[in-house]
Amino acid sequence: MRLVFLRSWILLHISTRLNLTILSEFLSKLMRLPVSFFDVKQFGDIMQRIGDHRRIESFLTGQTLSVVFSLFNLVVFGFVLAYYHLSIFAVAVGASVLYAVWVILFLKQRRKMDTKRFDVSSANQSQLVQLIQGMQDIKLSGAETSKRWEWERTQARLFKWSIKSLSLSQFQQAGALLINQSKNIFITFLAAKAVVDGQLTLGGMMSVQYILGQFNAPIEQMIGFLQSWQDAQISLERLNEVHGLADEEPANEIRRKEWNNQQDIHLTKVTYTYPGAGNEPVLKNINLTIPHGQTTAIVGTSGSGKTTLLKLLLRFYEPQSGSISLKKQLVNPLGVENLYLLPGKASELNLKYISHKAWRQQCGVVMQEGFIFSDTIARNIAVADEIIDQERLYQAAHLANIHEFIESLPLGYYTKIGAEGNGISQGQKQRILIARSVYKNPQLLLFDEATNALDANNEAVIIRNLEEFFQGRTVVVVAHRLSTVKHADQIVVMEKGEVVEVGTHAELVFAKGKYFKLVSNQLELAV
Ligand SMILES: Nc1ncnc2c1ncn2[C@@H]1O[C@H](COP(=O)(O)OP(=O)(O)OP(=O)(O)O)[C@@H](O)[C@H]1O
Repeated sequence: MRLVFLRSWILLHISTRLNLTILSEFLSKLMRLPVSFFDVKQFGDIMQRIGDHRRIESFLTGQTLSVVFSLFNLVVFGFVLAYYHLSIFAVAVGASVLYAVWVILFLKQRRKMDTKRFDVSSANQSQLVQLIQGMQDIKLSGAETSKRWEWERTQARLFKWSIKSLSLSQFQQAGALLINQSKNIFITFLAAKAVVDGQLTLGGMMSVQYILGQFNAPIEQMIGFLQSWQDAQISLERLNEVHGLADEEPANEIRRKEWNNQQDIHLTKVTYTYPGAGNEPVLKNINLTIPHGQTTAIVGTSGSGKTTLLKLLLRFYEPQSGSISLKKQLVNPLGVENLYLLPGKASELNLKYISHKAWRQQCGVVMQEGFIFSDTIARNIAVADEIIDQERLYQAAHLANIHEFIESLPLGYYTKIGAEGNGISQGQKQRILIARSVYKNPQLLLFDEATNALDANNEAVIIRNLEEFFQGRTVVVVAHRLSTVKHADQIVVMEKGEVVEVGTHAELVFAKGKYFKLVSNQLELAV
């Protein structure tokens, strides 16, 4: 009894450690993968892979130890059986080999079934998450019934898979039973014949029957081990599929962690197409200079590639052709435009030689789909800091014009928001995201429609506050509102993945081109 207690403790320790190691490795790998991985992999797929690791754990903790005992038992009983009667021993061994071969024959089919189960289960998991996350829109569209049916159809597929899997295992079991029972009958016959022939005593025959019973148990266990080994192997392969993917920053490539960040960003002939057959390039041959210490606004119709351009600057994706690099502009007393240290290559640093992590540390970002963690407001602003710098926190909140709102809450900065806390409005969310980007104190700021949910008053205050903060930093804003765009040092107009105009507000209005049209139609002309 005491031994069983001890065994449970040891197993708990081993399995917890194993889980931690496998999962922590997996999570660490996920965090090293490029963002594009998460564009294609569904939530359910990743969750299913994580859940699957339990099979590795159960194999290692449950099976390996007992199979050693089984093997020991098998050898001992084998010897005893051989001692009693050699041909009975030979039949027992022969039948056991046949049994094992029979089971091995099914392994390929089992693997196929498991792959199917994985696909259906991960689709099921993704669907369930979507159902819960999209509940508001399901209700708004009156799609409750159709979504439930969709879910039920997946359940039907799961059921179909379960039936197939059960049939397969029962067919295998029936075969195994046939082999086993035939063996038992044949051995009983052999033993009885040996007794009649005087080769074995009646007591000997009883012993043989008993030993045979004992002989079967370890064989069953070994077969169980084989199947569990296959499950673990499949799960390991699934985890390894992810482990085998290339890291965003391969360990064997040394990337720069420091660089001169007083440089302009140059995009030269940048082309980008989202992966997938038949996709059109989203960015086509972009040539653009984003001057250091100045504000560049990007405008353009919906779907023209503005967000993609920001994502390329953030190195979420790498351009398929062309380059993004840092170049230093010379102090230019003669006023010659675009005078760069030439021959350019010497002073040019392609972003691909800079560490992704180090680069992003220098970027303060507000994306359209910015995420609010289920945590306190303070932790949502200072996401990466274990110890929060209070002064910077207040400063960031002031700049984003959200300090007063936070202070009005009973727990102030320590109020929980996100999924498990208080709901916040879109405008408050955007202001928290702005505060987050400011708290980082970055060199490069990238705002994608960062103020579109704010009222004019709030927006005006924030833009005024930010103007000072922007001094000496490189800023890129994607915006639709004229109020945000007008004062930018440079306005870039995009259309269908191409840069069609670049200039200041006055220049572009004067040119009466695409920008002027956009301003007249979309940007609430207020000139
Ligand atoms: N992950 C993705 N996979 C495939 N195509 C994508 C992906 N993200 C965006 N696209 C496509 O790329 C094009 C440009 O999208 P992008 O988000 O860059 O446009 P945008 O100018 O920022 O638009 P908006 O102003 O509406 O935000 C769109 O046609 C879109 O369908």
